[in-house]
Amino acid sequence: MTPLDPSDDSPQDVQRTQDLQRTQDVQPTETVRTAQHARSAIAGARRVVVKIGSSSLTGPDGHLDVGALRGVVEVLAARQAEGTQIVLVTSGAISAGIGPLGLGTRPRDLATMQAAASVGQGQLAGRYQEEFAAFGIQIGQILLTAEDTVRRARYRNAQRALERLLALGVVPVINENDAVTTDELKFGDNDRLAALVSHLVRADALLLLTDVDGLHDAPPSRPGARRIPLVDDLAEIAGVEVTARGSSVGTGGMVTKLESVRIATGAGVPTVLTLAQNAAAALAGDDVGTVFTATGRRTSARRLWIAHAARTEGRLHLDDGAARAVLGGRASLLPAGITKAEGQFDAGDPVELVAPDGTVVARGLVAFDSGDLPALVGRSTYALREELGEGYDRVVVHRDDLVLDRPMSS
Ligand SMILES: Nc1ncnc2c1ncn2[C@@H]1O[C@H](COP(=O)(O)OP(=O)(O)O)[C@@H](O)[C@H]1O
Ligand SMILES: N[C@@H](CCC(=O)OP(=O)(O)O)C(=O)O
Repeated sequence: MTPLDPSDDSPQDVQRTQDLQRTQDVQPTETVRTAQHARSAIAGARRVVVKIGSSSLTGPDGHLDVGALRGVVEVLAARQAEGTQIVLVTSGAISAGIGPLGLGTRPRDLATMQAAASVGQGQLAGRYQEEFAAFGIQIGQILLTAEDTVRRARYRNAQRALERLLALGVVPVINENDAVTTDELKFGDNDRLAALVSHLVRADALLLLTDVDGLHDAPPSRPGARRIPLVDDLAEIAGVEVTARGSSVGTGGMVTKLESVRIATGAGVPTVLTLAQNAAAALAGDDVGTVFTATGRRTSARRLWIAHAARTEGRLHLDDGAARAVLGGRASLLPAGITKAEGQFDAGDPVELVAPDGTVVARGLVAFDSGDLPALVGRSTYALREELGEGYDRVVVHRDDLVLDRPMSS
């Protein structure tokens, strides 16, 4: 992340500082200073993930709003010209397919959603290609499924492709591969996908663009609802009413955005949430939307992936000693500490680790297929090596593949 030394302020930064100082009569000084710090981090970011929602890209007629899309592309192209790498996570495939297919409203059944996404994704990518080309910028489309984030080899693969695209000056344009993903394998919302991508590419900042200027202290349709300019700690907003109901075309409303914010800020990525029309101002560090400061430290992409992206395939029940060893930190899980394995999984799949009292204490990538485990559980490493030979005496979940469970919501 760019170091924040006030002596490095550019004339624009000085102007922004003055603008912020003008607001000091309505915000406590300490708050202004922290907000300034977080917003300067975004202004100075060298790599930014920008997520734009369906509500900002499609009109009520179910066709792409070309003017809105162009507006965002102009801002991103300008920022790229200043030397910042941009990764775009875009929604809108399903909603952009509604008009061309004459569906009238957003489909609810999976097959029609897949069909709409297939048609709409082509429209989206084509339009982005054209608009970015006007600035001499190539785009590279990447359609991800949740599987790409579960399997180590697959997320490394995605990571490699993204790095190469960025090194080549291309703007990666990412969406979920809605045309082929089934309900069980869906991320379901691009807010969460964007947070995971921001960590995957080690972004300096995440910008979430939507149809409302940030988090409000009540749903914005309510008279008197006011924008919250800064959130330092998500616990501060535990009492704020947010709804999962979004616009007529969006998915997940403010709930999924806050989940995205939790993942990103918890992984060290400051996040701004604002109106799509405020994209330039937000990237410049101006006082628009809500800025969420980074709370956590950057962790390895792999561990974040296990914690937040992995859909677990099974459960390993631990005895007391194993649960304590796992919770204590640096221990791998051995066959001897397991009392029972549940579910169908292959080696490399994510599983939950369950303490004797039934609480999930960790998640990890299991090293054996579910079919092999019953013969191993409760047995000592020595006995397994003697009886079954080399290969069966290894750990069931290696400590590097294990993440202690943290609550996903406050
Ligand atoms: N406390 C809140 N502050 C701001 N917006 C909220 C709040 N609670 C619910 N919302 C709703 O969240 C919506 C944005 O979510 P969504 O429609 O899914 O957008 P997108 O398509 O950009 O992902 C806003 O239109 C707003 O009505
Ligand atoms: N992947 C889906 C969008 C899912 C989604 O999260 O939508 P949104 O709430 O508008 O960001 C699509 O392209 O239609």
